[in-house]
Amino acid sequence: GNFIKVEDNNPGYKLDNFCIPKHYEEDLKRVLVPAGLVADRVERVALDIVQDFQEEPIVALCVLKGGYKFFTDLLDRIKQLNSHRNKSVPLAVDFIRLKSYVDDKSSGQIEVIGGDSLENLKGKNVLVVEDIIDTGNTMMKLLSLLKAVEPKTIKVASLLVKRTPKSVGYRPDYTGFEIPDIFIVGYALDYNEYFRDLNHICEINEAGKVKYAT
Ligand SMILES: O=P(O)(O)OC[C@H]1O[C@H](OP(=O)(O)OP(=O)(O)O)[C@H](O)[C@@H]1O
Ligand SMILES: Oc1ncnc2c1N=NC2
Ligand SMILES: [Mg+2]
Ligand SMILES: [Mg+2]
Repeated sequence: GNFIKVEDNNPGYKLDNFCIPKHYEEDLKRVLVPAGLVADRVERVALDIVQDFQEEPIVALCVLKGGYKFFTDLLDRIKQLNSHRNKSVPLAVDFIRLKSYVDDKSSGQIEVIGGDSLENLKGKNVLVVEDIIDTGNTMMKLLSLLKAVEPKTIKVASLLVKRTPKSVGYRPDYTGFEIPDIFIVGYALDYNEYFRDLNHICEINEAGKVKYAT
């Protein structure tokens, strides 16, 4: 499908050309995707989704914690389209929390934390909304859990897909950006729970990895 490819040799942007929270200015290398560009790309992903779904109802499933910014921004855009077009897509929401990263590495174990049972997704059109597909292990686990409750359809939207040799090869139905094999933070993506309060998608630096290491 479509996506904006951020090339490996993309220099990104200097931090001092953007508004960066003071408490993080020593911990970041550069801005990779500014919040404004994220917003513009999300607007188009929302259009692609509503055009595909026509008037079919969707249950949007937010993959917490990292997916929450993309989830809220994407659904805001879908709601806007619903209000301004002659066709609308009924929306319901659900949440699941999955955790596997410690520091900048997947632990290999996908922990399912909280969230009401997925049973109520049976027979529904589920749109999984995620922040990033890196190894793909989280999504593979989630898809196996979802298939067990027999939804009508499953589509996956991920803001980011990382080009990495660690990937199992999974590709979502909707992708915002394809990015290099670096650890990024911001826009709800974290490093040990830090940087979720950063608007721009940035590359963490070594000082930041040390400062916030477990
Ligand atoms: O494709 P993968 O290698 O599985 O990595 C992607 C997943 O890892 C991160 O979640 P994390 O475990 O950090 O939990 P969080 O969403 O609460 O930050 C990210 O939000 C994705 O859910
Ligand atoms: O680059 C990343 N930044 C934050 N969180 C995750 C990343 N890749 N998998 C999970
Ligand atoms: Mg996550
Ligand atoms: Mg995380």
